[in-house]
Amino acid sequence: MQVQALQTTSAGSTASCRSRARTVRVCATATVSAPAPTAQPGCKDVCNVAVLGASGYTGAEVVRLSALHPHLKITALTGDRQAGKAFSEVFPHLVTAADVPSLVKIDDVDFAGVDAVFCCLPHATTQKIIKALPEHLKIVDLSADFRLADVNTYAEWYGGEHAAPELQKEAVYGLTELYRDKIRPARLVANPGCYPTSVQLPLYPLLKSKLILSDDIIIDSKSGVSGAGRSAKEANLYVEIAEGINAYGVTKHRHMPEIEQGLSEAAGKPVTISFTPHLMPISRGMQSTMYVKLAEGASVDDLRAKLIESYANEPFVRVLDKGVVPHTRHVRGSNFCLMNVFPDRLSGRAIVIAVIDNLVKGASGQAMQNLNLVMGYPETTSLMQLAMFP
Ligand SMILES: NC(=O)C1=CN([C@@H]2O[C@H](COP(=O)(O)OP(=O)(O)OC[C@H]3O[C@@H](n4cnc5c(N)ncnc54)[C@H](OP(=O)(O)O)[C@@H]3O)[C@@H](O)[C@H]2O)C=CC1
Ligand SMILES: CC(=O)N[C@@H](CCC(=O)OP(=O)(O)O)C(=O)O
Repeated sequence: MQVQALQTTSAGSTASCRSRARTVRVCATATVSAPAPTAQPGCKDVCNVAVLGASGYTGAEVVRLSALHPHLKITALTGDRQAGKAFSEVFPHLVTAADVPSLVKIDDVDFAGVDAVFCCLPHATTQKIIKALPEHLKIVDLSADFRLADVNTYAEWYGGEHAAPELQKEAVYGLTELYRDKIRPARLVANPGCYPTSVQLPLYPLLKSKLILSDDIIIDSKSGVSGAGRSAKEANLYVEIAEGINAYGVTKHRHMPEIEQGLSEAAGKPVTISFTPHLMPISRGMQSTMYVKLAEGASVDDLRAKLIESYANEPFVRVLDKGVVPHTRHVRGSNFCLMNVFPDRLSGRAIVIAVIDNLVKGASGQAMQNLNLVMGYPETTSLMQLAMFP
């Protein structure tokens, strides 16, 4: 997998093909203009898309977002246990999505007429399936299978040899704001994990600019239960989850090496983090609270100023006003990441807080952002919905 740091740049693409995306309707009463809403020359007016794993949570979000997309036409949806069913039988909330095909098995998809694939399958299964897909396809993979550049690190954390190491090297890490220029020409994009998105967006620029120390980073993250997927698991039953909060994966969560890979690149040297995820009794939403040590001479205001400067032209990242605390409810259903920096009572330290919706910026929204880039559509297409509240 290729990773290479880029300065954050404007999200806009340059020239226009027959883009039907001009402004994006966000609700009955409001319209938000997407930045530079023009497409790349030569881009396809219609992109035929297959969603593999459409009967899961991230697959459903891809279908929901695709319904607003002026260029995407869903030509195939797959399920495993749910194959053979109408999509609206599995996800009745999407019954109003137009022209959605029924769920079929992956083996029954004719990929000849498909241009691009969203792969929303479990990790480990994914690599074998992507390996067998035809070469003409553009693929955005939401699983963890192609995120780690080092095959040995993959084997260590995911417990086994990779079935497609050559693709692991080819894949481009899809944290859009950081790797935009690498993602554009990619055939296979490895969409980041939800925790790594919420952590790297704020910490990458701070480490790159050497405003914080790289050897003293403590990350406390919390996720909604949809992060665990839709398949039935005892640990995710209502009674197990409701009215409580629990840490899990303590000292060994598989997102640690993914976070460290990105932060090490930013710091220019190996970074080891302390990271503990927690499960919250909410369906969607993610907060990462990060305790960092200021570099000599740096202040909390310097950190805020760096984040504001880094994301000034980014449509989906907002540094909140001084003192305003990010809240998961304020990104619910949206592709936004909200962040802020606060002084710690311990001298020389700062507290960085970031929130995302794990299913949108943490998964399907970012996947759509990446597909837009790969296909040459304006990056914000179908993604400017504001958060739902309450
Ligand atoms: N949920 C989240 O917040 C995030 C998830 N991800 C990653 O995205 C991917 C999808 O996650 P999510 O949607 O939550 O998972 P779900 O468990 O909700 O959905 C998994 C999908 O894969 C299908 N599937 C499972 N096993 C097979 C198989 N052997 N062959 C073919 N299809 C199969 C399922 O079909 P069926 O149900 O019909 O059996 C279902 O459509 C995972 O890799 C996950 O780690 C990444 C970031 C965030
Ligand atoms: C709440 C919960 O279980 N979250 C998942 C992470 C979300 C996810 O699916 O991340 P990947 O894409 O890396 O698999 C977990 O901790 O494994």
